[in-house]
Amino acid sequence: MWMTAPLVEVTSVSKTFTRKAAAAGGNTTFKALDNVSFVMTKPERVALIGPSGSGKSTLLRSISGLHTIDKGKGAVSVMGRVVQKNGSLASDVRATRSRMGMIAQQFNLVGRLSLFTNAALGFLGKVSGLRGFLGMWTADEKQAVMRALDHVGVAQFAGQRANTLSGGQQQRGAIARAIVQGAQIVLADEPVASLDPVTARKVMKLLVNLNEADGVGVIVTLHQVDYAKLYCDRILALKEGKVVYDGPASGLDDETLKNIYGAEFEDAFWGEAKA
Ligand SMILES: Nc1ncnc2c1ncn2[C@@H]1O[C@H](COP(=O)(O)OP(=O)(O)OP(=O)(O)O)[C@@H](O)[C@H]1O
Repeated sequence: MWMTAPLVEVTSVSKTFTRKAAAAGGNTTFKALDNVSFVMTKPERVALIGPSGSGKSTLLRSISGLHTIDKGKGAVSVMGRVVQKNGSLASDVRATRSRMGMIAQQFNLVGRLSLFTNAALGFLGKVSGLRGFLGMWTADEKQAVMRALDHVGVAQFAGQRANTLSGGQQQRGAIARAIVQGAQIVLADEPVASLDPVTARKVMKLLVNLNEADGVGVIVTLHQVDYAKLYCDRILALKEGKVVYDGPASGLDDETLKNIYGAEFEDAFWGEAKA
């Protein structure tokens, strides 16, 4: 079951939000995802692109079960385990989530804890809560954490409080935590949006390495189409909550991009994403 099931299966997912009106009453509903389907059968690097507000983060959060999708036929499964269906989270969603590494744009790490402890938090799904809470890691666990920090190039900062690290060092720490966790899927929500281009490229390369060397499936939302094309092999484009492109990065031509981004087309490129 674990070996043959798709890594990620999103079937007919819709997500409606209620928008509160400024004045009393008159709330409106808004469909952020509209019948989205998408399957990742083998570990790939999938870039989620699309204009601001097109539903990228909502899709990522629906995959991890942080958003509950609309009732109906919609369903999300990860590695053969149901995350949610018909508007309800599965009762064992925490266990499934422990196989997913999450990387956000900011606030990835617990600021007052050391980088080492933050990376070691990747063990939390596997060790008793109390042992993790008290930081009672075994020698093997400590070694694994240091290996992961070394792998992403931040071992020298292990003892430093996370909130004193640079943005790039924090993102590397989040990747190390996913490695410690043994994540089979990494969901990264705009992981390079607040980084300078040089650091952004390094972080993207670490995600590529995680996929190529460790067979981890990566789904990453990106504002920069250049990065999506350069570092990902598949692109899923959303527009107004609908999938408007799902295919190889090489197949995404300017005409399709103009249709996706409209007036935002020129802004979707940084022009700085070099290998
Ligand atoms: N909790 C919420 N309540 C109400 N509306 C929401 C909520 N979360 C998201 N939305 C709306 O859903 C739409 C999709 O938002 P989402 O954050 O998924 O877009 P995005 O493509 O990730 O955008 P960006 O590129 O700007 O981050 C937006 O119109 C947003 O305002």
